[in-house]
Amino acid sequence: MEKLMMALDQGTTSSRAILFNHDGEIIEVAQREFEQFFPKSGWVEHDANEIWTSITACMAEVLRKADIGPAQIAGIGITNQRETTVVWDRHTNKPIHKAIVWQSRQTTDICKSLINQGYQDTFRKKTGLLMDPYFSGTKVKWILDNVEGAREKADNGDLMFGTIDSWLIYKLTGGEVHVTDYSNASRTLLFNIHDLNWDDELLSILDIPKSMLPEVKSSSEIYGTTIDYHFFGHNVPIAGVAGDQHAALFGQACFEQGMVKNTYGTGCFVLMNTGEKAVESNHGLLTTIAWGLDGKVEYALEGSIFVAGSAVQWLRDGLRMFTDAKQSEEYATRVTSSDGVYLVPAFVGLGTPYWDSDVRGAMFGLTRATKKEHVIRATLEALAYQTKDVVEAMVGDAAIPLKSLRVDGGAVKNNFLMQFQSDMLGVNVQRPVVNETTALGAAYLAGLAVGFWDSKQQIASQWKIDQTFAPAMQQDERDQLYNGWKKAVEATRVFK
Ligand SMILES: Nc1ncnc2c1ncn2[C@@H]1O[C@H](COP(=O)(O)OP(=O)(O)O)[C@@H](O)[C@H]1O
Ligand SMILES: O=P(O)(O)OC[C@H](O)CO
Repeated sequence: MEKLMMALDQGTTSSRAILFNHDGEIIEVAQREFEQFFPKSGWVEHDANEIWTSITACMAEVLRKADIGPAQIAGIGITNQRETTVVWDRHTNKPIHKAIVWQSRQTTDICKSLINQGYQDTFRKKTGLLMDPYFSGTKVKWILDNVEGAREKADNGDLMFGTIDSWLIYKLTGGEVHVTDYSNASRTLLFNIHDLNWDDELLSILDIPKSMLPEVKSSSEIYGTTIDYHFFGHNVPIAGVAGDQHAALFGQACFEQGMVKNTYGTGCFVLMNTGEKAVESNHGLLTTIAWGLDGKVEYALEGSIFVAGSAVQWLRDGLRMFTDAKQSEEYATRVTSSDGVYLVPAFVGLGTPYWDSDVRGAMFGLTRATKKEHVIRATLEALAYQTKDVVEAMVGDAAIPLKSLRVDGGAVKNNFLMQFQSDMLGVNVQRPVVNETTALGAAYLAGLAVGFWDSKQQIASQWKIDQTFAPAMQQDERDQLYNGWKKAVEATRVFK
């Protein structure tokens, strides 16, 4: 009976369970979408219970589709949308509020007040992050300040906080285990990424009791086992955890210092492995823990682009320019250039390197000759320009030149985008055979802990290229196009 690893990939819009074999190949996938709640402008929430039931449904479905029993699962790896915050009652095991999602801007005022009180630098130095509503810390504070009775319960030690990984492990183990891993902890704004502890000073500034916090563990070890009734009578080890972008870096086998991956999904997340060195950024990048493994942590520099594939969705659903995201390639290649059109998709502000949450999207260079094809092409090009902005910042901070870019995520099927990305960066863009690198990374981390795989070297040898895109653009054309983008971003930022 061939054993398999199961990865649970709990993302922003859907949950997935994926089975992998020894060669790191996908055997079967099950996926469930769940509801997005937008209670006020800029707020985004999820129902943590619905997330939990979507995951259990996927676990059952993937076994059924693969026609295998739970005894064939050697271990479970979990990877998750990061920063999204759940607070639950330790006695009832029920969330006391909806999960506040990473995209949600509902703690903008808390962040502004902390910046005004001069705390920005304290948080940045200790956590590697910026004072932005994106991260978990101010979301926890918001729940304690706004949910009736929450503060008192928290002070009495009755509440628990977790990112989605913690919540799922807690549920899968029947409330036995309250843990997270270094990568997820490093996104909370509460964790000191240098001394690897929850930070008392930061907790006190945000007024969050330490008793709420999960224990922080490595990204690859056995945290507990599933209880019988959540896994069809089997106690399967939960053996790997990492935030989704960190798991993707691992699944892309970016194990050497200077290796970079970009995931093109709803947003784009570019991560560079910086090894055992926590590189401080001067260009608006985040310093984050890549993973904890083999008794040590490794760090990464991260650039977060909030709108990428969702701009393509906007063309599809908002402007109704096509019915399927993949048609964007066909339209973009019907013209030979975007003819001077630039789209700056700052629909929810701009992330790295600008961190400008008040700016909104804009389009430039329109003429009477502008066609839908130009707009579509300009939108795809914007994904590549935003990535170039991040990569330039990264190379500057890490003082390591970019050798190549490993890519994954839904939009990398778009060959036009991949070629333009390579042209813009002037390096090879490498698309691997297995595009589900996030789930694969979680499976690898769990598989290392249960002996399913032996080493990072073995994992690296399993990484295979589907297609390499080599730069074919002259430097002066590259410069001219990119300068136009820079001007468009500058002009967009003036208009707010
Ligand atoms: N062929 C394509 N060209 C451009 N964008 C695409 C294409 N296929 C999918 N996308 C975009 O990729 C995104 C989906 O990717 P996915 O990795 O599943 O995202 P997430 O994990 O963030 O939900 C969508 O925003 C969609 O618009
Ligand atoms: O769920 P995704 O793939 O959109 O990723 C979300 C990120 O982890 C947010 O930081």
